[in-house]
Amino acid sequence: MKKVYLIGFMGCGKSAIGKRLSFATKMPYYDMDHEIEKKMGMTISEIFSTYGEEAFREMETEFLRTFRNEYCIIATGGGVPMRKENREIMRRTGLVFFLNAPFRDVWRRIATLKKRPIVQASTRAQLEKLFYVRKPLYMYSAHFKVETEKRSIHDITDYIAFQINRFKGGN
Ligand SMILES: Nc1ncnc2c1ncn2[C@@H]1O[C@H](COP(=O)(O)OP(=O)(O)O)[C@@H](O)[C@H]1O
Ligand SMILES: O=C(O)C1=C[C@@H](OP(=O)(O)O)[C@@H](O)[C@H](O)C1
Ligand SMILES: [Mg+2]
Repeated sequence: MKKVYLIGFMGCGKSAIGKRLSFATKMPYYDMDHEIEKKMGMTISEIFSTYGEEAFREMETEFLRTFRNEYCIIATGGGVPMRKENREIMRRTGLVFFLNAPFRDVWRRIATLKKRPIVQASTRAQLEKLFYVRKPLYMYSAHFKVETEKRSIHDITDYIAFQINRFKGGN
């Protein structure tokens, strides 16, 4: 086990939990969106509007293919598990945790923020549909499904840290 990947729909808490998990486990933390923004010198929204979604998806796969080989925590973007190659890379190179949250929770968290181009371009109904299209692929990609409903970020972080330490100990 080298890497820990957090996957799940926009707003399920990947970035917030990844950051805290890094303190709890003393593993370095990377946010894929942030790494891609840094490399491109543009925000995710600018990348979408300049190059289109498909080019952004290619950048995500390129990140997974080439990112350095070290023990670390990676908060993925919500669309990453949609590609077979991405799923294979994550499962081969790390432990994959799916943060499961009900649609109403993620909607409440993402509806008003402007930084997610897919949210900006979609209605609530369209996002809900996307949520249910993606869910089986999150399930399929994950080694662990983590229930987040009615749980604090602190609680969820503790649970994942516990699972990581179990694996570290055993490998
Ligand atoms: N379990 C939770 N309880 C309360 N707030 C949460 C929880 N998970 C995430 N949040 C909040 O929801 C917002 C979106 O979380 P974020 O980590 O950016 O999601 P993601 O990276 O999965 O899109 C953040 O403000 C975060 O603090
Ligand atoms: O679900 C998606 O397709 C996306 C999720 C975003 O990341 P978060 O899941 O961290 O919001 C970001 O990668 C981009 O806006 C596209
Ligand atoms: Mg995020």
